[in-house]
Amino acid sequence: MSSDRAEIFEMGPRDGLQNEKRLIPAADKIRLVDMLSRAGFRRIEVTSFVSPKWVPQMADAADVLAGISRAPGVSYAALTPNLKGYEAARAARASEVAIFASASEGFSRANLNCTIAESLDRFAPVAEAARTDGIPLRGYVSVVTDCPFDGPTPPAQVAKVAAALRDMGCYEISLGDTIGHGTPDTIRAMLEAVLVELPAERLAGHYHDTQGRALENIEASLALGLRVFDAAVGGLGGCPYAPGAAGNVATEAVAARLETLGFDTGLDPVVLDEAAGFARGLRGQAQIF
Ligand SMILES: CC(C)(COP(=O)([O-])OP(=O)([O-])OC[C@H]1O[C@@H](n2cnc3c(N)ncnc32)[C@H](O)[C@@H]1OP(=O)([O-])[O-])[C@@H](O)C(=O)NCCC(=O)NCCSC(=O)C[C@@](C)(O)CC(=O)[O-]
Repeated sequence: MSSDRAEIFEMGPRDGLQNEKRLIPAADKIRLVDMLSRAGFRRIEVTSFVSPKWVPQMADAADVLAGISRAPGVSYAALTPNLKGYEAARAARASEVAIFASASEGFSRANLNCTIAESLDRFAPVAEAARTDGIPLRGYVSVVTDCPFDGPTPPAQVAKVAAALRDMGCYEISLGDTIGHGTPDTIRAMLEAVLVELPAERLAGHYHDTQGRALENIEASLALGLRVFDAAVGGLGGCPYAPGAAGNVATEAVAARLETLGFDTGLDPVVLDEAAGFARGLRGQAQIF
């Protein structure tokens, strides 16, 4: 049994809540982030600075970042699709920012209203500004195995976009199975292509659980050396621009599986449970209204 360390990058407040129909009060989001800080996460994606017309739920991004209690050593992340978003994130003191590209043209158009090449052009000044400001930059590649618009994604295309994000200075690339259609075989084929461009230490798995295979996909990724996985407490979420996408894999399920496999996540299971209950309650309310 291994006693390696594995990290969960908590996505609940952003990826988890962005898709909720009811506008969740900023105070509840702040309470959730504060619980997550107490649970022992080193990195929490708090919000996104995107167009409020596209994702109304994240319109309170600055209020949420202003309201949280920042624990020492915890990085509070925000998504930034363009320079406007980056400048707002910097003003709100996001600890790190993330740019997010797609491996397919169909999803790029749906999520960012532009081609992959145009999105990379928009990210370049964000990357440059982050470098100048000393703000760590993370990158996402979405639809790494399957796209709801274009069908199966060629692994080489994922590797190409991941390499472009690496070249812009992303310290880590998170590989998103946005609609949760990946299988251990398709995840492995995708990772083998990306690993030609980047070492496993610079990759993270971001798997949605639509078909209940996220934990198997994490195990396949562990076997190829990945040690960082994105997950959302309470299994919250889905992407508003990926029809049929269910939530991120639930953090508490990933933590339990990692512990069973002998990996230390550094998380407090009692506080994590409390946060998962609170998160599920937010979703429950969202379904009522
Ligand atoms: C990229 C745009 C803005 C292009 O959207 P657009 O409509 O093409 O852009 P625009 O430049 O024409 O701007 C439209 C309006 O939005 C404003 N605007 C423009 N930018 C910003 C900004 N940063 N912050 C606030 N406002 C902004 C801009 O000022 C303008 O306002 P108006 O003049 O009409 O009043 C839009 O497509 C967008 O916001 N997309 C984000 C969609 C999104 O957040 N999706 C979910 C996150 S990605 C995800 O979940 C996947 C991931 C990361 O988890 C991994 C995985 O699972 O695969």
